[in-house]
Amino acid sequence: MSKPLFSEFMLHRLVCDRHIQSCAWFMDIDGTLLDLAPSPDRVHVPESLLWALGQIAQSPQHRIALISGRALSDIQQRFAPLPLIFSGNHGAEYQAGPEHWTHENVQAFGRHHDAIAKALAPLRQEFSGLFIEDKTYSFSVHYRQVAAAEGPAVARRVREAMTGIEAIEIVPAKLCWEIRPKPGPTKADAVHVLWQRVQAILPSPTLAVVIGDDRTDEDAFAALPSAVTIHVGDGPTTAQWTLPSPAAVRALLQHTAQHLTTFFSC
Ligand SMILES: O=P(O)(O)OC[C@H]1O[C@H](O[C@H]2O[C@H](CO)[C@@H](O)[C@H](O)[C@H]2O)[C@H](O)[C@@H](O)[C@@H]1O
Repeated sequence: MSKPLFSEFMLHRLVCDRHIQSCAWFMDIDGTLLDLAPSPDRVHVPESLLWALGQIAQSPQHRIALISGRALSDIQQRFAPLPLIFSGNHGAEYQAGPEHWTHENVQAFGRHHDAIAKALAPLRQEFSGLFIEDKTYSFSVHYRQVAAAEGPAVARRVREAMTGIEAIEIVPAKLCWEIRPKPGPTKADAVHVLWQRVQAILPSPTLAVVIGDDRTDEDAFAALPSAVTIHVGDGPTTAQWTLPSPAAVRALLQHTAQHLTTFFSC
């Protein structure tokens, strides 16, 4: 069943109904803030998005965390020096101001890293267009450029290649298989950890807004019972609301940035 469409009017209503004094934004990147592109390095980060994020992040009543499957260094390259909090590799690594840390499970994944890379390598020869993104604390096997008819064979070969490698899980994303540590971290860990941090510094009560588009974001949607959860695009989701596209998410942020002075006025 499709979920109701979210809007800036709904956001304002929630702020007023719950007497909200501050807002914590937890947002995914690919397919949520940014339009999907043929390959990870070809995404376009609109100047207007950087402007909106910068304006919102400067407000003492807002904090923005970008929680992505991308590596932290990749995220920083695209969004620093905006004063945002970043979490890369599905909650495995973090940057908040001068503080940098990793989740405790990354050591365990590190022990399997080379075995995973070696087992996946033959797939590049087997499927024309297949691309493996080694992000140190997780891998993405991209098949956006592989013939659509070969999709099921890619899935089967990824599963076969990972057979016998412990402490990992294979999670579907957008024309990509994510290989990440099991158990976790997931984006739920990132939301939990960062929610504790921002709640401690923001005026109370704080509204948590979680926005994402793929299977890995479902973990983030489940993290906080009181959060406003918004799924971007079509497909099944546990989120409460939907927005049709990354452009609609950017429009929501643009509107928020342009109305910061009245955001909490009811
Ligand atoms: O958690 P996210 O911020 O949504 O990151 C998920 C993965 O996104 C990237 O791959 C996806 O976007 C690419 C660029 O649009 C696209 O070419 C690919 O097909 C998508 O799966 C990124 O490359 C991965 O590392 C992220 O895990």
